[in-house]
Amino acid sequence: MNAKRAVVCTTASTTHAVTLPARPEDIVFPPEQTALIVVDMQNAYATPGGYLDLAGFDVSATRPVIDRINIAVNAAREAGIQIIWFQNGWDDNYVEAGGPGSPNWHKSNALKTMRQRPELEGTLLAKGTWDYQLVDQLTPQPGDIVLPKPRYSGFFNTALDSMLRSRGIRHLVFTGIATNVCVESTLRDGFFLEYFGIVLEDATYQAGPLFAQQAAIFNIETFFGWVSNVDSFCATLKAGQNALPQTA
Ligand SMILES: C/C(=C/NC(N)=O)C(=O)O
Repeated sequence: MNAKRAVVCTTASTTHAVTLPARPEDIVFPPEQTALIVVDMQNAYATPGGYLDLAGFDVSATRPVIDRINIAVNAAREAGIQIIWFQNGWDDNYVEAGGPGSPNWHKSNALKTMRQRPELEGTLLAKGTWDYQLVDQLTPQPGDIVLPKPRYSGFFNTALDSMLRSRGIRHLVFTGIATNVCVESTLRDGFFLEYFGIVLEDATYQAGPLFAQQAAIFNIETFFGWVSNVDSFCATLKAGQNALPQTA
């Protein structure tokens, strides 16, 4: 079998690209052309009593994911990588969710749950609510970007693409929930826009059964991007920093 070569895409101005062990092959990225995206780590998706829990999805195993996201965020920040936090949801009248003319109105399990349980109306994924807030354990810092988004893909009806282009970012490292919905949707859209998408699989969690996670990871690894993990990401960034010329 041929040895696998790392995938390399950098521009002439690149100063210190690093090589991340990944599947299906290692991938090279320069930290200054990279963003770490934390997808929708809101109470809705990661806390008992939030939307996914109320809609019948199991969120009992999300705590280790939160902890690993924190580790990845800290390492990325130290390496000068742009951190971007997505927040999924709509205004408190759900105008941005679309009415019956929108497939989102029919498919969103948050909207469906509220239609089935009118006492929840206004509480799920509405801006200003506990459900919409990021979990207490994850706190954006000055310099981070917090990006509200109204649909599963972070590229849809947001300024994400122009924010990335204006910063010369070509590589997107994904963490967050749900692997098979907003993570995969955004990574796929990024693929079509020529971004290199990498998922840190142990810093993600699915909405639905384990096979949903496995299928999303299979799709990403096979068709749309690369798959790695938090330990490899942190070790790679640390090695990259140690390799930098020391200033006096
Ligand atoms: C199911 C779901 C997933 N969202 C996400 N953040 O992946 C939803 O928003 O209804």
